[in-house]
Amino acid sequence: MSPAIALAFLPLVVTLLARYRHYFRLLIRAVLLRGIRDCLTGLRPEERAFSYVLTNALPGDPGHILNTLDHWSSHCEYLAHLGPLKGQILTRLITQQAPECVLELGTRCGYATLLIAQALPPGSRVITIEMDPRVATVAEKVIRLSGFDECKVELIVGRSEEVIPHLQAQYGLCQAGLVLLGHRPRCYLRDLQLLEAHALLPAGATVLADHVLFPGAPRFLQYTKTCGRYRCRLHHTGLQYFPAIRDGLAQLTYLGSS
Ligand SMILES: C[S@@+](CC[C@H](N)C(=O)[O-])C[C@H]1O[C@@H](n2cnc3c(N)ncnc32)[C@H](O)[C@@H]1O
Repeated sequence: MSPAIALAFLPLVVTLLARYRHYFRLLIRAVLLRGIRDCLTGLRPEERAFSYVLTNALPGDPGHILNTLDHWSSHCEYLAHLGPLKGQILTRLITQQAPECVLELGTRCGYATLLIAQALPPGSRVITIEMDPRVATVAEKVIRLSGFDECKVELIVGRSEEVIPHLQAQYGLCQAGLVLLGHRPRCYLRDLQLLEAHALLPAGATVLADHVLFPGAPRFLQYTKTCGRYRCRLHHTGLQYFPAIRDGLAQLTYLGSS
């Protein structure tokens, strides 16, 4: 390519870089640097985050552990925990509704699990499902380090689609008053329909779904808006730790099966 042609493309490249700079930063932090650190340390990002928590957070203080995870994700290595802004919405809903049981799909380090357990009244519990055994080991340690026992927080290792059909018989979950979908946006619709099919949602239950705009869950949003079984609200929050990237939390109220 001649220098003249390359020069002609320069404004376009500069415009693209300026316009999508937040996405490029995310790509570098969440993919490139993470891959390099994984190779150099032989550890998972969640395991590195846990080492940081162990050295810097106060055991038995979930608030301090959450702040430490926030600090890690915004200043050290990007990890897509729910984050403070979406976390406030979750905490407010739990405090208002005081559900007896909350179901979370996708635990990672247990960030949202801690928020839920912290806000729940005594006697209520959280069941959280994580498919990756190494990640689940980290989550279990974070949850227990925060002071929550197995009665308050039960962590199930398995794939949501395999665990959901056994929640009633095997784990004693009758129904979940609040469900947090945080695992994989392209699995939200399948798992919501599984929850419906196994009668795990009482009328009035709240379903919160993270990342519905980025990376996005269009089929899930379309279904919940058109099936007539949900009242829908979208909280525009920005992506956790990257507020300039458009993202949101969907809040659904289940109206019942008819
Ligand atoms: C974005 S992270 C969850 C973050 C968590 N909700 C929080 O805010 O702290 C997604 C997690 O879901 C897990 N995951 C993905 N698909 C899953 C599935 N089908 N069943 C259970 N866990 C799944 C991944 O291993 C990962 O740890």
